[in-house]
Amino acid sequence: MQLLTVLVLCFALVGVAILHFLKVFREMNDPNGLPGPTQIPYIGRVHDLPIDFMWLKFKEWADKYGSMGLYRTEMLGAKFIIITDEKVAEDLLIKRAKLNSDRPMIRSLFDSKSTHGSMEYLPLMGRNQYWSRQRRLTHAYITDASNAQYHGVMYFESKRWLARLIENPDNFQASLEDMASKVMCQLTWDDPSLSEYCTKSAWGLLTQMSPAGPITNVLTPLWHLPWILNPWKRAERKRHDEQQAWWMARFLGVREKMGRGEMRSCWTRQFLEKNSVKSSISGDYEASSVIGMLALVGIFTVAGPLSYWLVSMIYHPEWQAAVQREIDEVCEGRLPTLADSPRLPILRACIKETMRWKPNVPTGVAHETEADDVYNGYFIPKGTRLLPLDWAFLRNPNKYPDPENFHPERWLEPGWPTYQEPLTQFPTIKGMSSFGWGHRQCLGMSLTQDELLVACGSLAWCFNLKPKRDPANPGHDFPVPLDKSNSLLIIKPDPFQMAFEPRSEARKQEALRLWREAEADDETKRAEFLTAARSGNVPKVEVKRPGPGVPLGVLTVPAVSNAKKQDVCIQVSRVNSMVGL
Ligand code: HEM
Repeated sequence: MQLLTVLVLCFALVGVAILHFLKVFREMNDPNGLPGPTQIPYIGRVHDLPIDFMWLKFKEWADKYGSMGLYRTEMLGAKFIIITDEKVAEDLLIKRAKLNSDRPMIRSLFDSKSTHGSMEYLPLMGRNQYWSRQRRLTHAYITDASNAQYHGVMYFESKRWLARLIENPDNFQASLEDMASKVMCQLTWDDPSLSEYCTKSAWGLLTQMSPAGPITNVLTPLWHLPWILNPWKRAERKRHDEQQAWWMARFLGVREKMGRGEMRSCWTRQFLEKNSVKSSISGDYEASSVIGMLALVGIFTVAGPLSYWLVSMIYHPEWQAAVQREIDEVCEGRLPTLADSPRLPILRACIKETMRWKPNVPTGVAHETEADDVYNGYFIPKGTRLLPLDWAFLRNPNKYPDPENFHPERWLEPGWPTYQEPLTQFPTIKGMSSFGWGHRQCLGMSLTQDELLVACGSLAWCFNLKPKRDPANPGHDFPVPLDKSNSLLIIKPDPFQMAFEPRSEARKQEALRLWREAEADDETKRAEFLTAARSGNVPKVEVKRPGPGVPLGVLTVPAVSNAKKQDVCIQVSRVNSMVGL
């Protein structure tokens, strides 16, 4: 071929490529479409959307392009609509919930949506049969009606936490998460000693599912590298299998204990007693997953606001004093309980304002559209991710004047747009935008509200929360940063130092005494239960066997619906060997 021909061909190819690029550019930046930052063909805005503190960049764009309460952007072909106004979130995620309640796939998890029947992660599932039956079951376990059962667990764990803070205050971040984890392990398996592993496991999943986690969540094509060259997939296989095996070992352990009549009340027992027959849960694998996921989801979600409570109180000693005064007046020296809640509006206002000021799921959780739609004249294609940007909702100056600052009075004084009466009931965190929207709204609102009231109230009763003196720098305190956190889907402040000063020696001794008493009482009750069970004095519970003649410790796993079995689900034989069967 002559040089001239080659040159002409090259020019033609480059010309075609440029024309194609311009065509895609025009389509992506259609002046009649939704506003948003200028999109670059194929990559969208992946080049300038930081993985860290992503919500701040989304908010920056919201201030520029979000005058209608939403704007569009793209990342490596994935279409996003960022919702920045609560009214638009209501329209799209509540009024049009039927269209907009699916979830986007998370690349670095196997079958995160349970499209292929893995049935593992309720909050991440697509809007499918597994999600709907698991949501129904989970809802039944944590509705108000069953709350009465778990209040005792919260009081118990708060007392343990106060004692741990007195004895080892510097370890407060770990003991705070451990408290939240112990509450969930106790409720789920009647065993708070499982908390350490459960927290580790929750952290593993949280990291794996977050854009700031493995790089394969952002550079998704890397996930498809062959197994041998793919460290991300191999690591996830290990994490996933261990987590599932652990959940199943817990589940089977409860069933075996029930068979011996030695299992006290907990959600797993409740399931095996009642729901394994009545609900449409397919078998042990699904049951252990839905119950295990429930335990896991209540750890970092609650630990986040609790950590930020410490920050709020350190920065606002005047509000800390107001909370303490309120508790002292209402409770007359004893620890606050949930029955005191109607008379503790200042405590509730400070908790709610902490969650507004420092939301712990600042980006919100994405929904995905299931069909093409038109909203206010704008076309929204099927498969678009709708991100309800909580950071923007909670910084709306019309609803929250002076949004960057901590103002609990916005919930307590007439004249503020958010003020609501009666103060015996309001403020309440239930229904906050932070808990999401429509059919996917969080199922843990009551549990969170109760746990925060008990834990924050107990802290105020026992301690003055203060900055800590820096011995290396006399006259100075260790800094408590306001804006340093991780960037996972559920965030928490970076490690910092602070002081937990008991309000008096008498209060300190009282807190230690209360814990000793509670611990001894718990040990006695557990021992009495076992003695009664072993002597045949506890009525035996009818335990449904996994199949006729199948021992209670054997696992049943339904057939996985799709050929992608290997990628989707853990193999039964491997599970059985992992749980030692
Ligand atoms: C401050 C604490 C919490 C916050 C901020 C929070 C936030 C959220 C958000 C944003 C969603 C997604 C909503 C949506 O897609 O529109 C969600 C879902 C969910 N939350 Fe929470 N949550 C908290 C505590 C809890 C607790 C303590 C539990 C249970 C023990 C829980 C259980 C769930 C479940 C099961 C879902 C999945 C619902 C579904 O996909 O249908 N959450 N939560």
